[in-house]
Amino acid sequence: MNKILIACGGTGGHLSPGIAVAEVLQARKHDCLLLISEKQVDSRLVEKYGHLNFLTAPGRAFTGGLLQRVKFIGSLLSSFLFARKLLRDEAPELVLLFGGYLSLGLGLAARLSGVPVAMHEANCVPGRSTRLLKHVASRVYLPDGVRLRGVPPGIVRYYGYPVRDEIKHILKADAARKLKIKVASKLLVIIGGSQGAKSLNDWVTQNFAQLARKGISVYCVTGLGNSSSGTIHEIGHDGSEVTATMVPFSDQMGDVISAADLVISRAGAGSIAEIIRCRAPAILIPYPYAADDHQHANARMHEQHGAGMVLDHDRLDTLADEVNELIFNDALLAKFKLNMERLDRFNSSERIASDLESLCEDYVLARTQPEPEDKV
Ligand SMILES: CC(=O)N[C@H]1[C@@H](OP(=O)(O)OP(=O)(O)OC[C@H]2O[C@@H](n3ccc(=O)[nH]c3=O)[C@H](O)[C@@H]2O)O[C@H](CO)[C@@H](O)[C@@H]1O
Repeated sequence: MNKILIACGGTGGHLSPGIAVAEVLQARKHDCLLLISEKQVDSRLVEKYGHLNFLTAPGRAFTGGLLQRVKFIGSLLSSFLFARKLLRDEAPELVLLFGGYLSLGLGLAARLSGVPVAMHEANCVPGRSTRLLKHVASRVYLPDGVRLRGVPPGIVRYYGYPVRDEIKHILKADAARKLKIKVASKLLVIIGGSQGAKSLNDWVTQNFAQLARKGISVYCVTGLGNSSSGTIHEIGHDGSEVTATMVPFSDQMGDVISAADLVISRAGAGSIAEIIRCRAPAILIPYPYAADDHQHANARMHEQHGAGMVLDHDRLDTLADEVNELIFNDALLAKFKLNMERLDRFNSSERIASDLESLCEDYVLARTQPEPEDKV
């Protein structure tokens, strides 16, 4: 049995793959401790994982003006000291980082303590903490086709994004039943990543009457901070009722995505991986202010694979037309699904877990090996 510390909080896109890998490691009898942030989205997302061990760690994001950045330096120091103590108390065989500010303190402290560091980058443009920590890592997991300058190719693995085991492709009708919704003719699902996307929520309220006339029901996950929740009722062209369901958060994302005839989503790596797993054709609308525009790169990759479409945020005025055209185009939707099936070849969590086990083994072996005697 190995002890593994996993820094994965701060946003759903880091936390979900941390949970996915931890569940596999725990099933293989390893002991995992997952570091999460104080954010509401972290505590809400982990609620259903009572069988895993979570610890809230200090830290703040590197954003904002000069004062915010000075505060970031202070918080980096406290997160480093917190990590030093944690490493002493827990004595792990390995540290696994999923990016974001929680990774920085733990990555640096692990390096100083001689504990091996493995790092997962989810995005097609590597994030700031991956770029800062690349020299301390013994292993770097990158998305297919992504290079990270200055990292020896021998330590890179292309194992994909670990999707939680519960996120599965199920029949649309079964998914709708599990969500307790009635679908008119088609279902359009809107997801805005773990924080929600206000402009997509507003687009739903502004366009639902028009969608309903075509028999398109809507299920929209609005995000925890966004107030819009409840059900909007409209009458379809045949006189039947069509509804738009707005929920602030879902802990059934596999059902939500599987239920869709078409998904509209931001282009977070986590959402894209789950969309692929659930074989849901999607229009991706990258969040235009994401760091280094990484959501555009993620979305373009998805489109290049023939798995969906990309629409720029500043073309939201054309979204209703795009939806009307695509959601009834069975031939194109089938093509997207087929390409997603091709993309979803491996179980990323299992592959990463096996690789981590071998890194732990190497570390234990190196620790127990006697020092070479001085030659006389
Ligand atoms: C705005 C921004 O910079 N977002 C980044 C953030 O993703 P962010 O957390 O916004 O979004 P992702 O799409 O990557 O992942 C969302 C995760 O949260 C889960 N979820 C979401 C809503 C909900 O109600 N319930 C739920 O469980 C989803 O199932 C998924 O596992 O980190 C990702 C990984 O580095 C990046 O690719 C994103 O670009």
